[in-house]
Formats: sequence, C-alpha cells, structure tokens
Amino acid sequence: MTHAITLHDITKSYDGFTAVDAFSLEVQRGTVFGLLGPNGAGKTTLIKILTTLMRPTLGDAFVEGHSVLTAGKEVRRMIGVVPQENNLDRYLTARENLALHARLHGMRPAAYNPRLDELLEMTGLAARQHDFPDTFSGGMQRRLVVARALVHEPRVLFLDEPTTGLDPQSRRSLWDHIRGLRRSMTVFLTTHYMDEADALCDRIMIMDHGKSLVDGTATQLKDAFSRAHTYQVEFRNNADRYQGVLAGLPFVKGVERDGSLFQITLADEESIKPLMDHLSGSDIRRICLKEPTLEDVFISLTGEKVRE
Ligand SMILES: Nc1ncnc2c1ncn2[C@@H]1O[C@H](COP(=O)(O)OP(=O)(O)OP(=O)(O)O)[C@@H](O)[C@H]1O
Repeated sequence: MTHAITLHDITKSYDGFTAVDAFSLEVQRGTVFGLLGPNGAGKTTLIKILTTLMRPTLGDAFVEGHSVLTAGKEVRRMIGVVPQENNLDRYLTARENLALHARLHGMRPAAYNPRLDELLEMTGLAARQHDFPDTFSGGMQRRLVVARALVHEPRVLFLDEPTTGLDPQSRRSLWDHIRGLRRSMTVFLTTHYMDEADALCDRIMIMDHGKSLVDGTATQLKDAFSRAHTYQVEFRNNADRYQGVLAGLPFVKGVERDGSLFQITLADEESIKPLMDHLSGSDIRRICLKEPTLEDVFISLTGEKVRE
C-alpha cells in the first residue's frame, strides 16, 4: 500500500445541504498534500471525517489502511491533528500540555520524556517549556500545538489552516518545521494561502462546493491555467490616452489599470505583434509577460479572491 489516505465517494450532508459531494482522493505516503478552497468549500468537513470527529453520510475513507467507519481507534492512533484553533490547556505548562497528550495515548514517562525533550528542542520552545501557553506569542502557541500533535509519532499529520493569523516570520518558521517532516510522515493540510501551498505541497487540490476542481503540482497547475497572453505595460506618461485605445482593440480581451501600469490580456499569442504596432512611438517604461501565480489558478477556477 503506497497511499496513506484514501477517500471513496465521500458525501457529507447537513440537513439536506451537501457540504462534500462524492469526493474521492488518494494521497501518496510521505508527501505533503494541500487542500485549497474558498470559505465553505468543504475542507474542514473533510478533515473532520478523516480524523474521525464526524461520520460521512455516504462513502468510506481510510487512513493507513484503517477505515474511519469501522476502525476509528486505529485511525486515531495513526494521526496527529492541528485544528484551526489553538486548543491548548491554559492551566498546564507547555511541557505538561505535551505530557498530558502522551498519557492520553497510553505512553509512559520513560518513553515520552525523551520525546518531549526532542520536540521542545525542535520547535524552539525548550527554554519556555515550564511557562503557560497564555504567555506565548501566536507563533509559539501554534508550534506547541504542532509539537503536541507529534508526541505519539503519528504516521499522518493533519493541519487545518496552520498559519492563519501568524506574522510572516512565524509562518516561515512553521513552514520550516513542516518541511522537516516531509518523507518521515504524510502531511495533509488545508490553507487559504497560495504561497503556503506553493512553498510546502508536493501536490495541491483546489476544491469548491464539496468537489475537487483540479489537482497537481504547483507547477502543473500554473502551467495548465497560465494566462500566457497577459502582459504588463507601464507608460512613462499620457497613460490616460491609452486606456480607451487598448480596450477598443479587437484582439484585446481585457484591460486592468493601476495608475500608469496596465495589465493587458490578449486573445492569443499572435496578438502581441499588432499590440506592439499600436503602441509603437509611445513612451513605454517597461513591458513584460505576466508570470502566472497559484492565485491566478485559484481565481480562474473559483471566481473568488483568496481570503486574507
Ligand atoms: N455543523 C454544520 N451544520 C450545518 N452546516 C455546516 C456545518 N458545518 C459546516 N457546514 C457547512 O458546510 C459547508 C462546508 O463547510 P466547511 O467548514 O467544511 O468549509 P471550509 O472549506 O473548511 O471553510 P473555511 O475555509 O471557512 O474553514 C459550509 O457551507 C458550511 O456552512
């Protein structure tokens, strides 16, 4: 078996509303898989089903070969979960939070103490291990939740929006930790951040309305959905004059403007020549092909801006 996670036609309905619709998926072991989608796409519902917090209405899912329907206990032994909210116990110190989790998993102090030392060191929290989580920054709390999810050495780690609300430095530090886990376990994460998916994931799936829209590596998605005919043109002066002219050209499909910078989408690759003919003699500061981003792919598929 090379798949750490398998979903067979999973459907979840809430009072007749279908949040997840006959969803199937296989995630290769040892990879980082990213699930993207706008608010309400069904991402958290899928994580809840895979972590046995919720039963599907139809279908079955397997984690390391164990069914979420019939082998919930085995599934829970295999997984670590980082939920959307930092659900730490505020009356326990950082180390005690980890120790409690170890005991809930049936580990003895002789087994878990060296593991806690290792995880506190790895997440940069060793010096603060006897402090309460309320005295930690958001990034430190998040790292503690990740450390807690790793105490019992899970084979699959679920991260639901791991870096939402963190400052750029904390995000990058958490990314480094997640990257360090790659290969030794399977990571399944949901995110709203395109740069996060791009930086971390071996494979990305974009979903909406409970269904998968597309999946592949970041490069595959960008190539497939690239707006290869979009150019950025910046004028030195007289930019106003060009707005109407550009929009009126038959081979121009769209014009977006930000001051003197225009984003011009052409009908096809060949249209660059007549465009240059029309612009000859104008005072252009720069012209360049716009490289596609994962956000372009997301918006072209879901029609929605990514939530910040
Ligand atoms: N307990 C519930 N009862 C009724 N509807 C629900 C329940 N939980 C989720 N939903 C609905 O199911 C849909 C999918 O929700 P879900 O939380 O899985 O989306 P999501 O992709 O995780 O969104 P977000 O990015 O906002 O976390 C939404 O329309 C939501 O309103």
